[in-house]
Formats: sequence, C-alpha cells, structure tokens
Amino acid sequence: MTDILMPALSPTMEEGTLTKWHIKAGDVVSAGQVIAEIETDKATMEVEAVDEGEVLEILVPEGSENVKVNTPIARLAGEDGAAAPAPKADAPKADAPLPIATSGSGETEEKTDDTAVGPKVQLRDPEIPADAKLVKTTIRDALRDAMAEEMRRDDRVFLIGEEVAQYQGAYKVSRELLQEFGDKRVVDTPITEHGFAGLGVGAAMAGLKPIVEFMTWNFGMQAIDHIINSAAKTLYMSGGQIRAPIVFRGPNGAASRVAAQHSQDYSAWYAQVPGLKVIAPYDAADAKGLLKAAIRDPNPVVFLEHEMMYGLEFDVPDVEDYVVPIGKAKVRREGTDVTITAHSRMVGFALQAAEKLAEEGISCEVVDLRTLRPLDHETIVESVKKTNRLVSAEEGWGPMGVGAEVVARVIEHAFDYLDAPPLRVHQEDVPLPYAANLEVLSLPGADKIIKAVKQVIA
Ligand SMILES: Cc1ncc(C[n+]2csc(CCOP(=O)(O)OP(=O)(O)O)c2C)c(N)n1
Repeated sequence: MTDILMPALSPTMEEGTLTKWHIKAGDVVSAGQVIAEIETDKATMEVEAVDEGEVLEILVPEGSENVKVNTPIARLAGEDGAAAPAPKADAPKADAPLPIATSGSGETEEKTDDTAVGPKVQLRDPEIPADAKLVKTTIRDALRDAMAEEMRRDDRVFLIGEEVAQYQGAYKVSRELLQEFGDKRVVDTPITEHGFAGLGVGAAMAGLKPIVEFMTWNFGMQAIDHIINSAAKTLYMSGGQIRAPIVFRGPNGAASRVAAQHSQDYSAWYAQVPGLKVIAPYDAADAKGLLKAAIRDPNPVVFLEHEMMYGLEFDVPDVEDYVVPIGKAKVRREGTDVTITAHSRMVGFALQAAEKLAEEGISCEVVDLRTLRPLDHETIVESVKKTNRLVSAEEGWGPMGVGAEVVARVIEHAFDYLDAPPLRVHQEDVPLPYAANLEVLSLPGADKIIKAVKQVIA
C-alpha cells in the first residue's frame, strides 16, 4: 500500500488546490498516467503515477482548497514507494518564475521534513553562553541572517547569482536582501555559472568579498574551473601575494525525485582540493555561525547547504555575533560503544540511528564533522579512543569519499585502539535513479547506519 502525497510544485509551496481527479477507487493506474491536477497561486500542474497500482481510496476530494504539501491524497495498492506520484510542471503563470520547478527540482524539501529530524537533546557549543536565549529558526533564515549581518558589518560583502535579487533566491535564502542592500550588492545574473563565478573570483582578488550563490551545486559544475584553478590555487601560485576571499554556496546533496544530474553530493569533490575550505553544516545554528565565519575567512570557501533541509527549524542562539569556528567537529551525542561520524543531513540519520540503538542498549557517539576541509580528526580520534569502533556515514558515493578519509585518519592516529575494522555507510555506487523505489534503495539512511553499527560491534 502506498499513500500518494500532495506534491510541492516549488521550493516554497506550502499548500495548493486539488482541482481535479482523473482516477477513482478501483481504477488501475499505469506509469506515466496523469492522475490529478493541482493548482497554486503560481502554477497548474498535472500529477503522474510513476508505477502501476490499483487505486484503493481517494482521500482528498477534488475541489479541496489549501491542501498542505505532504498530505496523503490517495491510496494505492502495491509496494511501498513504487507508485509515488511524479509532478509534471504545466503552464506556469507568466508573472511567477519557477526556476527550480522548471529545472526539475520542484518537489524538494518539505517532503523530507520527517526524515531529517533534529536531535531531541542538543549538546551546546562551548562558545554559547549558558543563559543565551534560543530562537527556533529555519536553516533558510539562519543563512539569510548570516549574510545580512555580514553585509551590514562589511560593505565589501556582496551576493551574486541566479534569481538572488528580485526572486529572493530559488530557495528564498536571500529574502529581503535586495530591499536592504540594493542592486549593487545583491546582483541577479544570467544563467552563466562560469561567467558569474569568474566575475566573483576576480572581484575577490581585487579586494571585495563576494558570496556566489549557485542555484544548486549541480550547476556549480559549470564553474568548477574558477573554483579550483582560480580561487583555490591563486594564493599558492602568486607566492602568497594574491588572495581570493570568496564564498561559493548553495544547495547540495540528494534532492527528491529529480534524478542523477540534479541530485548529488559534492562533499568529497571539493574537500580534496588544497586551497579550499569546505563546510557542510547540519543545523541552523551551525549554518549561521559557519557561514559568518566563511564570509570573514580570507580563503575561498565552498559552503554546502542541504537541498532538502532549508525548511527545517532548529534552535539558534540569540547572541550578538554568533560565529562558529571553521575546522572544528562537534560531538552531538555522547556514547561509549561506537563512534558514528556524519555531516550535513546524514547527522540527522545518525542521531535517529543512535536513538533506536539506545533502545537495544547500544551506546553511540555521534560526531558531526561540520567542516570537511580542514577535517578535525582530533575530535574523531578522541572519540574512537573511547569507543574503539567507527562507522562513517555520508550521503555521497563511497569510493574515495569523506568516509574513506575519516577511516584513513583513524587508522593512522588510533590504529591500536580499534577493536573492529571501521565501516563506511554511503550512497550506492550509481548515479541517483529517478524511480522512487530505486531512489530510496540507493540512498543511505538511519537503517543502513543501524546495520553497520551492529556489524562493527558484533
Ligand atoms: C547550468 C544551469 N543553471 C541553472 C539551471 C536552473 N534552471 C533551469 S530552467 C531555468 C530558467 C530558464 O529560463 P529561460 O532560459 O528563460 O527558459 P524558460 O524555461 O523560461 O523558457 C534555470 C535557471 C540549469 N538547469 N542549468
């Protein structure tokens, strides 16, 4: 049995009208068949079935307004995930551009809010005063606040990218920045990643502090030459005379149902490059504090946000100038039996796994890497010296990955403390499939972490 959920047509869509059903209970739907029409203030969209299955029940009648994204709207017989709907963009209204929907990333973050939940108890950073007020903030707003604060502080800081100004960001991360800072400091560009990334690197070398937003890191590949060959290497190649203080940021990692070219993790790609710093935060406080640190850093920084986490809320300390140091991992849960390392969205899965394993009497320590380059192996090694076992978890591919590096460092620095060979959890070694059931099978989650933990403690 599979519930068809109300899809999100755009990254910011929260609800819509279910205008028409093309199916009724008892019908057998086939893959690609249009089953419903959905309307928001921005677009009308047809929903297609991905696989075949019998319609057991229509849960939301046609004509229903304000149906929240992710509400079950119909029930199909069949394997879980096999008949999930594929939204098909249709006739966006002219006055409302939907860059993400038209790029194929329409159905993204809201869908996953339940799979990347935050920890119930968060360990506090030592730098947060004990009496600091904590304010629930989405990751999207935490990133926005970081940019706004740094732009107020330093007039050399500016933001450039596709749809960052008028549209306020494809994921609404630059909300109201154009209004506050004007169009000289919040700059819309054509669809030319290679062009505007190069312009950013030149501006950085000339003394400005650009933040270059990629609509997703997938499109940042067009600009990879500027990131690696220009930004990362110039300090070395100029004998220390020319710096490029620049932040490249945007959504990274697996999105939902957008297929291989729109859905991949660049952590290991950039973390290999000398001259770059690479940051991949998990929660909103780190997103804010680390982005502020990245903007101030004199080096080029690759800042990997998770495409499916922008709408998630976490506690952010309400302190004057919240800056989290680059290059320091964070122990998010203390434990004694096994160390789990993770970054970005995988931290949520690691914490979920740790909670489930605790019910069986297995105590996991979860280390959030936060910065991938430079990697804080001291914190990891310290943890492994205590637990004697290691599982690394990452969303990207395994070979030559972040986990491979973590394991190598632990073997180098704590070989004698290991009681079992370390294990790596990662995506299957394939480009991410589009089909819902294969997508689920390809990506790592809490279940795969639990399996690996049980294997290393066996
Ligand atoms: C290299 C790259 N950058 C960004 C995107 C995201 N994207 C997809 S469609 C689109 C807007 C396209 O606008 P336009 O060229 O005017 O075509 P339209 O779809 O409006 O006819 C953007 C920015 C992409 N697919 N590839």
